[in-house]
Amino acid sequence: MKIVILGAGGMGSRFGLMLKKAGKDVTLLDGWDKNIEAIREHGIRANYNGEEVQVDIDIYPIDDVDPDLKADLLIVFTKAMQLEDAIQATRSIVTDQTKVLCLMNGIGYDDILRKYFDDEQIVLGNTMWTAGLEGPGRPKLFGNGYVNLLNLGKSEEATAAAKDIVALLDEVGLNGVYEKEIFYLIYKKVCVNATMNGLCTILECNMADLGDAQASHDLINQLVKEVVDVANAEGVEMDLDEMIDHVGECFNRETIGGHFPSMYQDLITNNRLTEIDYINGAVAQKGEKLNVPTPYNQFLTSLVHTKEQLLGAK
Ligand SMILES: NC(=O)C1=CN([C@@H]2O[C@H](COP(=O)(O)OP(=O)(O)OC[C@H]3O[C@@H](n4cnc5c(N)ncnc54)[C@H](OP(=O)(O)O)[C@@H]3O)[C@@H](O)[C@H]2O)C=CC1
Ligand SMILES: CC(C)(CO)C(=O)C(=O)O
Repeated sequence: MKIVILGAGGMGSRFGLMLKKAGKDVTLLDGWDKNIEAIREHGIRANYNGEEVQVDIDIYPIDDVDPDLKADLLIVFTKAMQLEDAIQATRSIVTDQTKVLCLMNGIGYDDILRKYFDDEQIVLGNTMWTAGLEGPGRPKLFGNGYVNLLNLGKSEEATAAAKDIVALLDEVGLNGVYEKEIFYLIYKKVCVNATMNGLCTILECNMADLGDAQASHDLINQLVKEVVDVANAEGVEMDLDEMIDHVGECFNRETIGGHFPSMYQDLITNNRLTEIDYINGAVAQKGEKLNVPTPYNQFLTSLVHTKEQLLGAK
């Protein structure tokens, strides 16, 4: 199976490294020149749970892909705002048989992907794996995680293909889980990102430290309640206590608590714009349409945009 990963940042590098280390046929596509140069020169060099791990892996610039490259499985791991341009620039690698797996944070990828692919090709999900970049070609990967996913297509073939992806992820240690309710799954991860990402970015802390600060729990609970209210108003049944417990998994220092969420890495580490409009901003927008109040999500969206402007993020 030819696996192509679109976006070789922290997460693309994690998935690329774990798949390649297990002997899979993987090619990366990326838009960051220094990252491409570094990976071409010495492969991915990762700090992998404290050990130096190196894998050689093919990588092409998104705007100069090998014309013979065709993907059986395309995993998209760009930032939300780069996704459409990246898909358009790499159309040549997609055939009718290509399955597209999207595990990116936020809401609305079903609508974006449906512009370019049939439902039968699309597999949506989310992941509790984490990643960071210490420099071009140098991901820092620690802790454990899993991938939840489900095919959008209704056919038996689409289901079988999604289950094959679960088996592939299991085989390489990425822990795949086949889920039953796609929008439940998406909102479940939004509960994590709508709390951890924006709050750790504004407060400049990791997830375990945020959890240790007792005063943060009321804020977290209010943000989660709004996500759950919006989901329920959309007909997606969510239980508030279950979601608060799920978000609490992030505080565990033994697993992922030491992680600085990807939004922190974007704005605080790299002075780049964030995905806030696809997370809290998207919850607030849906709330407005459904007549569900979302003041905490609106406030956090405005705070993060204000911080982006104060820092001159690009
Ligand atoms: N990091 C995490 O722990 C997790 C992230 N996610 C989600 O996965 C998706 C991908 O995130 P992630 O891997 O963190 O993204 P990264 O920021 O690490 O990489 C995404 C892209 O940004 C560009 N880029 C990254 N760093 C730099 C830099 N310093 N300078 C210039 N360009 C850079 C590269 O492409 P280009 O040059 O084309 O911009 C890269 O492909 C997002 O939707 C995120 O929310 C989900 C779960 C966990
Ligand atoms: C919060 C976390 C780590 C959950 O996996 C995440 O999705 C991110 O860093 O963006």
